[in-house]
Amino acid sequence: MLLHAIELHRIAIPLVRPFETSFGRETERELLLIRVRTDIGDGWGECVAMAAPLYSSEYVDAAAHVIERHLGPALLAAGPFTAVTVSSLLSHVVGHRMAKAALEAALLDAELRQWGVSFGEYFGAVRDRVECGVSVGISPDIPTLLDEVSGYVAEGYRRIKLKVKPGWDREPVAAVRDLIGAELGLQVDANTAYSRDDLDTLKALDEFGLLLIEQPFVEEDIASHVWLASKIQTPVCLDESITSTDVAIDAIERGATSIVNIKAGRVGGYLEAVRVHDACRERGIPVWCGGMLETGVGRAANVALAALPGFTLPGDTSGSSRYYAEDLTEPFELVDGHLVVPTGAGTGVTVREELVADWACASVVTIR
Ligand SMILES: CSCC[C@@H](NC(=O)CCC(=O)O)C(=O)O
Ligand SMILES: [Mg+2]
Repeated sequence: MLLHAIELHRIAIPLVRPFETSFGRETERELLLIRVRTDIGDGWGECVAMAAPLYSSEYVDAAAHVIERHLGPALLAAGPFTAVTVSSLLSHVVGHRMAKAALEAALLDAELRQWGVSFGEYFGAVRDRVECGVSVGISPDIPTLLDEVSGYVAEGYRRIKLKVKPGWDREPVAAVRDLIGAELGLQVDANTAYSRDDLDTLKALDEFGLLLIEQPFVEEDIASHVWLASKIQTPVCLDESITSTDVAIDAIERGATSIVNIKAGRVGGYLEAVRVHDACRERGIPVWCGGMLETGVGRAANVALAALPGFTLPGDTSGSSRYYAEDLTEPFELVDGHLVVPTGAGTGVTVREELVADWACASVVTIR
């Protein structure tokens, strides 16, 4: 395909309720949406970077800047190319995986729409709907937490994930396990908030039959995750640490992780995410699809990814209403604890351009 232009759309969407993690509290999702204009049609991609560099070093302003100054010009100068060559065309730029992922997703969307092929078909989906979990933020108090969790259980979510941090861990986990019973899946996500000094706290969570503990230590500290995995019963799952297929293989082979949270934006794109899936599957490591509070654009692609065979655990692929009163696309709605995999060409969803304009928080930047 020939790339004619890249449009950077900055939008801000209020969250239906604040979302608090060990690294901060969000009340709105500011995000970068990309539209590519090519000779074979348009495509949309969602950059999952947060407004501030708190989950990872990437953030919205930096993603927009690196696309405008480095990644976009490289693609615009590349002449005819295909979506599978995007990562190599951009490999001279170090890092900025979420920005690269958004560009690749938009170009893949344009290409697959022209071919009449859905993301799910292209990735190798083996199911037509995916089991859904839900991520629950740190609450002001236990009653508020239990009220929120009760709502999700009533909606039919198949797994509850609780954000934890030192001082907010054992008590909320015990209360939620007591509320939901022993059968429903329960896991925690620390977003790197603990250290080896917290071993007793982390070991105490073993009594609650958790599916996993996600990213207890800092991203770079693979050795401490290896150490923890030998000290506790709960399986260790990595998120922030897994930035590529090679890193995933290294972490698995060193015994740092026995379950992997796959996020296309974190690893540089959906094509790399499929490679991470394949590498985990070859090593008998179950994976699940993580979330970054995506709108329907990114959510559609995540649901397609989660339909691959190795995604055997419910992911953070919640319905649109988990975060937003209104979605940028047709809403994703939970049916019997599942989301249906879009079957339309490309992402299979349609961006409501009037909302992109209404929710704009900066003027559109077009790179030619
Ligand atoms: C603002 S926190 C984003 C990263 C976080 N994501 C979630 O907890 C799931 C968010 C979602 O449901 O999209 C994670 O570390 O897994
Ligand atoms: Mg996580």
